[in-house]
Amino acid sequence: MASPTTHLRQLVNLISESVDKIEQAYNARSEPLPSLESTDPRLPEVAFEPDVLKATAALTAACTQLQHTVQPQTTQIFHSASAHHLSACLNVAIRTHAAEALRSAGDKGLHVRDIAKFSPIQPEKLARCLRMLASHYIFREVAPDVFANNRLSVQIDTGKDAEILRSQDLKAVPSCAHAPPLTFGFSPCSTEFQFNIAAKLPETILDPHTADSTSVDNAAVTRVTGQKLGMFDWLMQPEQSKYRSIFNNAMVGVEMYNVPEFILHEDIGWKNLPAGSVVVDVAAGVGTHSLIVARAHPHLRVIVEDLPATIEQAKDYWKTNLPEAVSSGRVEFQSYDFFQPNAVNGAAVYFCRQTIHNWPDKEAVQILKQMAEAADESSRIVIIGHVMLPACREQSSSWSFEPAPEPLLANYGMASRTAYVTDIIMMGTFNAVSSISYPPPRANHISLVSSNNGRALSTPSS
Ligand SMILES: C[S@@+](CC[C@H](N)C(=O)[O-])C[C@H]1O[C@@H](n2cnc3c(N)ncnc32)[C@H](O)[C@@H]1O
Repeated sequence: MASPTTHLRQLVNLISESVDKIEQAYNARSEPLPSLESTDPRLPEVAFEPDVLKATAALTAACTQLQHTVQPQTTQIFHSASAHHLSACLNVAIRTHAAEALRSAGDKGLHVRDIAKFSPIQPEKLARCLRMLASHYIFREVAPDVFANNRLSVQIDTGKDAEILRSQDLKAVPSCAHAPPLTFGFSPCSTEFQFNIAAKLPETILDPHTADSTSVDNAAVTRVTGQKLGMFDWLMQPEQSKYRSIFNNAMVGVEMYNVPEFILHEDIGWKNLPAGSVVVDVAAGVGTHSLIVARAHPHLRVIVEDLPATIEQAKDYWKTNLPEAVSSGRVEFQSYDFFQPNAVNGAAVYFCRQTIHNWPDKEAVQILKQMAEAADESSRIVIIGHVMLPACREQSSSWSFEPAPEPLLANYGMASRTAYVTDIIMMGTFNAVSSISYPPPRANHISLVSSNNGRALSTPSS
């Protein structure tokens, strides 16, 4: 085992090598290097080049590992134990429309008095929340009590006017058709609904009545909703249309965790499918991903399948975002319960993204079986989700992931946080497991596509 000094130096070297690689790639594309002060919400294409993604993952993992190694452990554990306060402050920023209020102020920012006027909050309390966020690199405090947007805070800007948001008080429920900037979608869901579910998770998995349960109606979410219903049965109730919109927008928003257009990866083989081939998006949500496929490959037909209430939102989403496909009939919408036989047999592709992880294994296998039964000899089933890798070097799965360089955790630690957070969200919300490591039932061609940290797209070796 390397000495502590060597470890520290190895981490520093990894940081330095990663910065070199990132700098070279950005310079080669004449792109300015990332800056915390930038308020451009988009990332340049170079950020998604495989070498840059890998260097960014190594950099992130090395920086956090170095910090956790050196900073006093009492401080570190206090910070981990109180992480929910950061989420609470982010929720305050969202509900006070702070990012929108600051949009036109530019670098000089606004005094907190002028930010606070879009909600009933007291300026002093808002200043404390924004300062907490600014100390975590979300917003900038450019002078005492004067805040400006930055690289992170623009991600919670809906693009709407703060004055309008104040009068509507509808920020959390933008319609799916007029989807907010992709990046916004997940934050309200995470800082409110998921926040409450997380608070109920420990008591749920320690309660002898629910500890051994794998049933959706025993998940922690039921202690938040007060109804013994699985999350989707609860969401589909007419009186939950507000949360259904929040949820569907969150699904649009999780796109931000992917490499853009990840779904178009050439290994999936969209362009080689014959003209008129049918692609079924099973449990599509509003069909964010099949829409990207339909837009890039006009020779394909798409069938969007989901529960009835979501299908109605999907129609609006497509009418707004790809009207040509709707008017030409290239996209069809079908209400469908994926525990029942699929009405579309022999489609070229059945794809199912971030959905299998919503269900305990028994139900997950039923969903996969229905797809396999609808498929014919030439169909292909594409499942997209996170692959959960152990943090140690010894790997138990058949997935061929290259481990992170020593002395990093093999799974890149904090750089892979999205996958592990998603797993815990699945536990609390669905009593499910965010993993596609179990073998699916027999079907002709099954691809399991990993969306881990955007680093890899691979299929298991078996
Ligand atoms: C986590 S979302 C994923 C949505 C979409 N695939 C995506 O990647 O954005 C899971 C979807 O499963 C749908 N769903 C839940 N139960 C279903 C059922 N029994 N039959 C069909 N769809 C269902 C939900 O309405 C929701 O849209």
